Amino acid sequence: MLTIAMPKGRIFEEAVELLRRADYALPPEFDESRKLVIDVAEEKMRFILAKPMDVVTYVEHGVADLGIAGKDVLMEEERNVYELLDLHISRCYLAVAGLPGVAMNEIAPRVATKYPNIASTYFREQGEQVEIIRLNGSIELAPLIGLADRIVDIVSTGRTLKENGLVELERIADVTSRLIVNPASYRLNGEEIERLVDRLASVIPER
Ligand SMILES: Nc1ncnc2c1ncn2[C@@H]1O[C@H](COP(=O)(O)OP(=O)(O)OP(=O)(O)O)[C@@H](O)[C@H]1O
Ligand SMILES: O=P(O)(O)OC[C@H]1O[C@H](OP(=O)(O)OP(=O)(O)O)[C@H](O)[C@@H]1O
Repeated sequence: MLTIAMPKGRIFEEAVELLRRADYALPPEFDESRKLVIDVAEEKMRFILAKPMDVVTYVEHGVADLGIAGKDVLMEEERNVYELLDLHISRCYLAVAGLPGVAMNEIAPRVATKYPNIASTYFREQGEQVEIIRLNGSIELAPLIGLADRIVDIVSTGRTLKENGLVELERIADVTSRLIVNPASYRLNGEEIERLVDRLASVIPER
């Protein structure tokens, strides 16, 4: 039996669709219930539903064999998990944005983000010393009310930036969701996991 940690939220639907396309018989509970543990006996699989940022934690600790996580989450924290497959779902990218024509404050430049490690590495590599301000959401608000000069955040359609009068300044990295595995579980259940990887790989959307 394999345990898979699924991210609740926007990746979930696409991940469920991908699994179904790979012929995994996922019951209607995946569409409507609030259950956090769903056993699919006929597939010998158990699914646990976690916050996207927590999926890696469940897999790293081995309580889930596999998980689905955004590349952004994997980049932000170095964790002891292997990345097995790019699922090419939930495509977006990480970018630096700010108000048009507004330069970084020269004395105390501040960057607001949900990704403090990615942001500090990026600005360090650019040779810029900035203060990172960690927020949990609505990152685009920060430059509008003077909390920061720049943000580092996810962009997908660009609508949130546009509707808040912000512009994208630099693109940091492309993001899609990945299948991850606990290293010990991979050693132990390699064949079973490879079968799942093959089935998923055959139905991954166009790159
Ligand atoms: N606008 C977007 N379009 C496409 N994919 C996105 C978008 N925003 C985030 N993602 C991807 O989906 C993942 C999960 O995002 P989601 O918004 O569901 O959860 P979260 O922001 O981590 O958590 P929560 O909003 O529940 O606190 C992100 O880690 C990223 O890989
Ligand atoms: O380019 P867009 O298509 O507009 O998408 C980008 C927005 O989506 C995410 O926010 P989310 O909806 O997860 O809300 P949050 O601010 O609470 O994280 C991200 O943080 C951006 O704000």
